[in-house]
Amino acid sequence: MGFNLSFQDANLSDLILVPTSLELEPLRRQLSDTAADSSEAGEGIFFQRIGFGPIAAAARTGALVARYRPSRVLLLGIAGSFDVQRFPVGTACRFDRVICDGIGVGQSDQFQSAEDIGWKQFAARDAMPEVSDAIALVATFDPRVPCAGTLLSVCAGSANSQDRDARAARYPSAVAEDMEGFAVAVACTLAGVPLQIIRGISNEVGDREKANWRIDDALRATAEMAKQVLDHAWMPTV
Ligand SMILES: O=C(O)c1cccc(C(=O)CC[C@H]2O[C@@H](n3cnc4c(=O)[nH]cnc43)[C@H](O)[C@@H]2O)c1
Repeated sequence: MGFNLSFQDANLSDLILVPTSLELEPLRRQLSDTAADSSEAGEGIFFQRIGFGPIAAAARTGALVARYRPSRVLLLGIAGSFDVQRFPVGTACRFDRVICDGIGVGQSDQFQSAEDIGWKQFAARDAMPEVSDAIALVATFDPRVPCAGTLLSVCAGSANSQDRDARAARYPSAVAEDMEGFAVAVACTLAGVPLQIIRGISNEVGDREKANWRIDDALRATAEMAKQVLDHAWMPTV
């Protein structure tokens, strides 16, 4: 009787997660020379959609990682920049840390995070790792793909410059804002899977004028950066 490894049981090498179809289709096209299609089993890299916002992203990432057991996960997509002089619209950023807004008590400048009020988001016990308000990402040194710094994940994107300035003041280390990064990092931390995040800068945080957004350029830059990152081993920072 032959041994038949189904796709469901396959151990994948690289799993590429992308929030929405709007982002996934161009990224898949641009990375297609290095990527296997998600309908194929075996070695290679596979794309999966994880949905819009942190709830869908956490649930879907947890399920995908449990099912496919990838060696490493790469989250790709778009994000807003807090500082368009340093991180311009149309470029891409890799991050070495992800934090989140909105898990704790209170609103705006009254907000206190889980840790501020004495809670872990997930407390370590036995072999299970801790999840606190900040999660370190794989930040393998690569002079061609420097880390931009901290990504801030939110449930609702900043709607105007007041929202942007308030968030920038509360999270001065944040260079960009997305909606899924922290959720994916929680799922990968709990599963013990290395994660990198690359986001193309599609807009300035707080700018809802779609005519100013450069999603195509942001995704092109993301694909270029993703190729570099996928080409190399992910080593712990010394
Ligand atoms: O305002 C709208 O009508 C609108 C229409 C389409 C998309 C949006 C988004 O805000 C996209 C959110 C989506 O993309 C990521 N993203 C991109 N820029 C930002 C941002 O400045 N702040 C937060 N998230 C952003 C995010 O990860 C979502 O997946 C709005």
